[in-house]
Amino acid sequence: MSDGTANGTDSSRGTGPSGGMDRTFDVIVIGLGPGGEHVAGSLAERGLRVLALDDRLVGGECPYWGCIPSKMMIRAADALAEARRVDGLAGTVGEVTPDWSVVARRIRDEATDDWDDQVAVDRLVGKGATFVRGRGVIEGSGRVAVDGTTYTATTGIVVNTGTTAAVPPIEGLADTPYWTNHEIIEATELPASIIVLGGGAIGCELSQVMARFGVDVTVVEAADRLLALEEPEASTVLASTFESEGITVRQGVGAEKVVHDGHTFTVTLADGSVISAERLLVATGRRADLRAVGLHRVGVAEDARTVPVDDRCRVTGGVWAVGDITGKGAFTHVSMYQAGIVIRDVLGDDGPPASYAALPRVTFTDPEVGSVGLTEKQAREQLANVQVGVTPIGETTRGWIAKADGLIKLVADADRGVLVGATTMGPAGGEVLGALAVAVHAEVPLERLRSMIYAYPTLHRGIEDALGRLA
Ligand SMILES: Cc1cc2nc3c(=O)[nH]c(=O)nc-3n(C[C@H](O)[C@H](O)[C@H](O)COP(=O)(O)OP(=O)(O)OC[C@H]3O[C@@H](n4cnc5c(N)ncnc54)[C@H](O)[C@@H]3O)c2cc1C
Ligand SMILES: NC(=O)c1ccc[n+]([C@@H]2O[C@H](COP(=O)([O-])OP(=O)(O)OC[C@H]3O[C@@H](n4cnc5c(N)ncnc54)[C@H](O)[C@@H]3O)[C@@H](O)[C@H]2O)c1
Repeated sequence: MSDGTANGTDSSRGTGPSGGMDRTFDVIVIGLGPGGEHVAGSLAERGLRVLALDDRLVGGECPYWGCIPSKMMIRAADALAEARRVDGLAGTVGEVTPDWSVVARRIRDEATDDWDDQVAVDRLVGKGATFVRGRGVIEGSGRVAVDGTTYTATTGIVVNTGTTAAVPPIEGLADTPYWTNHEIIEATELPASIIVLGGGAIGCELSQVMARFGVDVTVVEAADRLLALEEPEASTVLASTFESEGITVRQGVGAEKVVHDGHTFTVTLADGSVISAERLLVATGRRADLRAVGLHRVGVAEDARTVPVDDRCRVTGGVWAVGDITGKGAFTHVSMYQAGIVIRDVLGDDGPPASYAALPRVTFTDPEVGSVGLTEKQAREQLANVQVGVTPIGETTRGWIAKADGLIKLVADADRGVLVGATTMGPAGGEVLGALAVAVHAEVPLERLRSMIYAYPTLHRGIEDALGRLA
């Protein structure tokens, strides 16, 4: 990790600017997740005086403890699963021997530079921004304090402070050495067994990785199904895949008590059952500490869980917010999308306002769950006339050949004759999603989609079949 300050003009005392340095900037960016880093670099390249602040690593959670290292783990786990599929399809490969050290090394060497952001700092400073490593706190309109020094922003402040793992108030949990996404991504060795609290995106992706590396995994999900925000059909397929891979799935039951005796975690569930494992991963959602950033001083309610923003990502005059804290979807692509809108707004450039109607998301389990727009339930809550079509991926020729599980589900607004949502679960489900993301985003008429030629034998040909099933 680079220590101290780096900036285009000065870097005295190692952690802050020198007394002679101008403390007035056009824009101050607090928090350099993917969106904040993009805003800071782009505005600096356009000639604005930008102060960029992060108390940890430039780039935020995604490159160091989120998307990128977790997808490296998933790539490795998928390779193991694919090798094991040779039996019954192509002969034998002998015993597949997982080795976590290969993954851990790749995460250190290729993904995170051993959690050192010097390359990112240099890139930002190279674009003309001033970087200070420290915790920014909004003192008032146009004023941000960092370690006792106050900086002034003449145009405005952009907040991209992100989220951390939300640890639920379960009796005993806080006193145990539980893991969050940070510890599991930094792990150089995997445990023999693990309890994963939370069967959302993080819990499901990482449970499958660990199981494929030989860890005995139990997922505990308080809601009645895994990936509770996605279509129920996808949850059903995933639960049965997990069980076939030896993952124990406990759905519809919360944890009530956690004990750690120095070696083993013991968790008592709401139904009275007790489970034990060497490790416990908390993957029960994320939280933002908005008060700590001083957002209440610019009009955000003291108890707000997310920052209300308009369609230009403005919080109030001279303050913008991007990323997880806006509550529009905790995804890197949302952070980057909003950053683009803020950059235009700050520069006074024209462009479309933010719209989340065709928000895509992909959970990188195997089978992969891609989705865009509304689920059937959301559509029925919002629209008068909803049609749904579902095609099991095994009924497509390519899915049958591959012995694949999954489905394509379409959700249409029958009154307007367009798709408003879709789910593509299967091999490369996130890639198949691309076609449907275009359809929802561009509001392609259903008749136009029905008259398209779908290549044979592809998985996306299942879209044509599901269109025929819309009812
Ligand atoms: C395990 C895991 C896997 C994920 N996989 C995916 C995926 O596959 N695809 C996807 O789209 N998303 C994924 N996500 C979500 C994704 O990581 C986030 O949505 C993304 O990082 C965007 O977050 P952000 O822009 O809000 O800021 P963050 O990435 O959270 O960064 C915020 C930064 O601000 C800093 N900061 C906070 N407060 C202050 C302050 N007061 N002063 C200065 N700095 C401060 C923080 O230290 C941090 O560096 C994953 C997340 C996790 C945890
Ligand atoms: N592939 C991706 O894009 C990807 C991958 C990982 C994370 N993410 C992002 O990160 C966010 C956070 O992920 P996450 O999985 O932590 O959150 P999540 O909100 O997706 O899932 C958390 C799950 O934990 C459950 N839960 C809450 N309290 C519980 C308790 N006490 N006991 C048992 N279960 C409990 C919830 O019902 C929920 O299903 C996601 O919403 C997503 O936006 C994205």
